[in-house]
Amino acid sequence: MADGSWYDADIDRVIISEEQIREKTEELAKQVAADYADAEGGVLLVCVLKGAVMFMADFARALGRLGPSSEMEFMAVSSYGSGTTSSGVVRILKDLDRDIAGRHVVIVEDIVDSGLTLSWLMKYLQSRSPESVEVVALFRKPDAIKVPVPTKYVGFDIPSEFVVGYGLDFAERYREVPYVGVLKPEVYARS
Ligand SMILES: O=P(O)(O)OC[C@H]1O[C@H](OP(=O)(O)OP(=O)(O)O)[C@H](O)[C@@H]1O
Ligand code: HPA
Ligand SMILES: [Mg+2]
Repeated sequence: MADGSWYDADIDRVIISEEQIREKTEELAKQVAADYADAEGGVLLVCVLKGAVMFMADFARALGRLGPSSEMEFMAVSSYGSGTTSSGVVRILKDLDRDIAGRHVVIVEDIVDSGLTLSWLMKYLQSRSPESVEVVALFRKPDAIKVPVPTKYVGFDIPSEFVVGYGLDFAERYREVPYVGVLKPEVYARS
């Protein structure tokens, strides 16, 4: 998928294309719209920064066209640092700005890998007395799960390889790549 961009030379292969992401986002929005059609107060989307930034922007617009109404909250958590494996310690870098008590919360996440981030986050949000909490995750690595997480809405199951693009980074780079792909081994060797 070379398009003359700076990252062409670093990408080994594409795993999920832009078109596949677009179609899947619409599908997920349809499912959530149907399930929450009668939700009182609409849904409160909680975006897990930074990785979910692209998915949140596209998913929220797709959901908005189908209804119900939504509001957005942003949390920033990090457990990967600059490496390719989870440290196992989830750090809150930015907390919720307001009360979620009584709300229908949908966590918007880019990827479920070990499951550590989401299992921690679900407990954290559930302790704040929402009406309900579910998760929509665009990607999941079924073979990498260490902690089972009830992820109601999942886009793609992908192999247990480190991937970048569509919000996913390696050492903060490659988030702007519009598809999801695998880096060439030499990229890791030089960092
Ligand atoms: O299931 P897990 O093994 O916990 O991995 C998933 C989490 O890891 C990544 O975040 P990261 O800690 O890299 O922060 P970032 O979103 O700012 O890149 C990703 O965006 C998910 O939030
Ligand atoms: O495969 C991945 N890529 C980037 N960030 C991640 N965070 C968890 N898994 C991944
Ligand atoms: Mg990351």
